[in-house]
Amino acid sequence: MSPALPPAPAAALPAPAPGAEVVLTVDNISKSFGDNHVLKDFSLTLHRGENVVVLGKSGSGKSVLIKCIIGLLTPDAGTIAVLGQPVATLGHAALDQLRAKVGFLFQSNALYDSMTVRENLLFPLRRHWLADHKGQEDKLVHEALDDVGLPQTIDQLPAELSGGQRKRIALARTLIVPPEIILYDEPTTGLDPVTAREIDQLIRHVQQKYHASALIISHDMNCVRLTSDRVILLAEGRSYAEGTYAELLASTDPIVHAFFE
Ligand SMILES: Nc1ncnc2c1ncn2[C@@H]1O[C@H](COP(=O)(O)OP(=O)(O)OP(=O)(O)O)[C@@H](O)[C@H]1O
Repeated sequence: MSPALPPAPAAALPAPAPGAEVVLTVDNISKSFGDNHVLKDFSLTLHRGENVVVLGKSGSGKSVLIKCIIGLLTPDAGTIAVLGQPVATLGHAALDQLRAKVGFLFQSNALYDSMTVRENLLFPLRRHWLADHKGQEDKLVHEALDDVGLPQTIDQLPAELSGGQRKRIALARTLIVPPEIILYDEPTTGLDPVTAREIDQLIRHVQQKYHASALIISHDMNCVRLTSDRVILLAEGRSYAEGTYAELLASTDPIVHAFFE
C-alpha cells in the first residue's frame, strides 16, 4: 500500500500580492492554422508560487497554448516570456537551459517503457545536472519518489504500475530537477475520481513544498476547483473570463456558466 500523501489545503491560496514576481507572461499571442484562428490576442500572467488553471472546451487551443509556451510552436503575433526570457528569440542552448527550469507533466506521462522507475528518474538528472550532482543521484531519486508517495516502485517498470501511479512517477521525474514552473497537461484525464483527487492533492503539495508556479490545463471541474488559485477561461481564442473558481462559479455569463453545469 502507498504511504499516505501529505495533507494539502482544498481551498485556493490568497491572491498574489500586488507586485508579486511574474514568472510567465503570455502577451497578446495569436496563432492560426490556415483559416483556423485558434488563439486571438490571448494573454495571461503567472506569478511565483501561484497555480493558474486554463480552462477551455475541447479544441479551444489549450494544447496550442502550451506548445507556444515551451517553444514547440511559434505564435504568429505577440510575445511569451518565461522567467523573464522571450522564448521566440532564444537559441537552442538557451532554450534548453530554460527548459531545465520548467517541468512538463505530459498527458501521456511520457515514461520510457523499457526503463525502470529509477532509470526514468535518472534520465533528466543526467541530462541537466550531471556535473553538479554526481554522487547524489540515488538520494535525489529516493526524495522524488517519497514526494509522490511511491518509494517502493523504484525497481518496477511503468507497465507494472497503475495509471495513477504512472502519473505520480511522471510527476516525480518532473520534480527531480526542481522546476520553477510546472506545466500540467490534463493531469487527471483518464483517472478514476479517487485517483484524480489524489493527483489534485499532490499538485497542491508540490506547490507548497517547492513554491513552484503551475499552469494547469484542464476541463475536469473538480481538478479546477481543488488546484487553482486563479482560473482563466480560454474561449473564442482569448482570455474570455478570469477569476477564482468561486468568482467564475458565480458568473451569469452563459459561456462561463456552461462549464459549471
Ligand atoms: N499542428 C497543427 N496543425 C493544424 N491545426 C492544428 C495544429 N495543432 C492544433 N491545431 C488545431 O488547433 C485547434 C486547437 O487544438 P488544441 O489541441 O490546442 O485544442 P485543445 O483545447 O487542447 O483540445 P483538447 O481539450 O481536446 O485536447 C484545433 O482546431 C486543432 O485542429
